[in-house]
Amino acid sequence: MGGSCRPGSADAESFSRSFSRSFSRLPGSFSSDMQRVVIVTGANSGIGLALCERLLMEDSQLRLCLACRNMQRAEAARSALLTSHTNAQVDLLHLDVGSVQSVLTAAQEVKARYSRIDFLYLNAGIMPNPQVNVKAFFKGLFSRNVINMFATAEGLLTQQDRINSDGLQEVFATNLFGHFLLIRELEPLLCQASQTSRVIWTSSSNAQRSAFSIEDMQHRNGTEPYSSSKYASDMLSLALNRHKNKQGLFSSVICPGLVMTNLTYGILPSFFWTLIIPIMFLIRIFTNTFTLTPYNGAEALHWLFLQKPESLDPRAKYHSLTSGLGKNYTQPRQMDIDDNISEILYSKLLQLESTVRGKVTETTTADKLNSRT
Ligand SMILES: NC(=O)C1=CN([C@@H]2O[C@H](COP(=O)(O)OP(=O)(O)OC[C@H]3O[C@@H](n4cnc5c(N)ncnc54)[C@H](OP(=O)(O)O)[C@@H]3O)[C@@H](O)[C@H]2O)C=CC1
Ligand SMILES: CC(C)CCC[C@@H](C)[C@H]1CC[C@H]2C3=C(CC[C@]12C)[C@@]1(C)CCC(=O)[C@@H](C)[C@@H]1CC3
Repeated sequence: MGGSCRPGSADAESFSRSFSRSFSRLPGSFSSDMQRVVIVTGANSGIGLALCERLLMEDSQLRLCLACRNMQRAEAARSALLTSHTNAQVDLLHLDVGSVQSVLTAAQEVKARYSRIDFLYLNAGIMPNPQVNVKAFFKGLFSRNVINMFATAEGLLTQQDRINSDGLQEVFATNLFGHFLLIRELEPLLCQASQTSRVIWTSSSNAQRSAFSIEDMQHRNGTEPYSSSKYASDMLSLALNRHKNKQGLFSSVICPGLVMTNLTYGILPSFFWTLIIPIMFLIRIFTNTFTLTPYNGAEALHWLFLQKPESLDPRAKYHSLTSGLGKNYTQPRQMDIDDNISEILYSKLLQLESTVRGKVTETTTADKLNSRT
């Protein structure tokens, strides 16, 4: 476990000041006359939307792009952001990360609109049809593992996944592969010699090694696709750093803690949450992982925005934490990752990418032929 990085502490403040000074001296990197471009996937609600709000509070000159699958919700999020940041530049991008064609089209649009990407927040995620193992919950409640159970939900949650229209497992496609394909498509912008770019994954402490199998990276045969996809994103981040740091691309992962959002409200009926909300604030006294609000959950995402990429640990997951008194801070914790498996995952993802690209080309050619006849 690494040291904590509390905002407002002498450490964090002086680091942040010296960072702004030294970073602006890096050749070709951000300087005050350049507008930073930040793209956030799944920006229309929850942690993604709270992050956008926090980023605009930090830098009102940003060019912020909300990449969302539902344009009505995206428009509503944009209006909400503009209410508090009247002059902000907030763009919308249609992106369904769970669809190969949508990712390819959106990436073309990004390349047409922007000449640089400073931050790409890979935040969109799903946990479909979650089931809570009530027996395991009560067993855990009276065990020594109780704090860990509340922090990670280890052994508590299963989901029912399905195959999407691209023939991929939906959770894998949305939480991992769509984002991987997006990075690959945007490499010309993300890997520029003249500047550094950052990709930041919203992972989870529910990412467990035991839920992932390299022989079944899509998790076709298991019941924990969410945990598997998040563990895969941790491994992919490490592999991306190995392969792309020299080209100026840096990847990090965070865990927002337990946050009350559409995703968590989907786990149990809403009356249940209403009943236990006071208990959850009580639990916060014993575990700092109950961040509860999207604003608190976005702490590590916001903290990473302020850090120099070279100072970050590629093997760390950055956790948003909230103390019993409601103080937010970010803490790096070492991830349990095997370098070989992360390398194999990276090459398997490259293989899958070329397969899906082949399918897209076939379909486009067939469509063209059909339209001629
Ligand atoms: N809440 C929590 O306790 C935790 C959350 N996380 C992670 O945080 C991230 C954000 O989730 P959270 O804010 O909690 O939940 P929300 O459901 O509020 O946010 C998820 C966002 O992802 C979007 N999204 C889902 N599928 C797609 C898709 N195919 N294409 C584009 N966008 C999509 C949603 O859009 P739409 O509105 O259209 O559904 C929504 O904007 C997720 O990756 C989640 O796994 C990690 C740990 C804990
Ligand atoms: C009496 C009931 C059966 C009580 C059930 C409590 C659970 C619903 C929660 C206990 C720990 C929670 C948790 C998450 C969801 C809700 C719980 C399982 C997450 C899995 C949500 C998404 C994440 O990515 C994790 C970091 C969360 C970990 C804790």
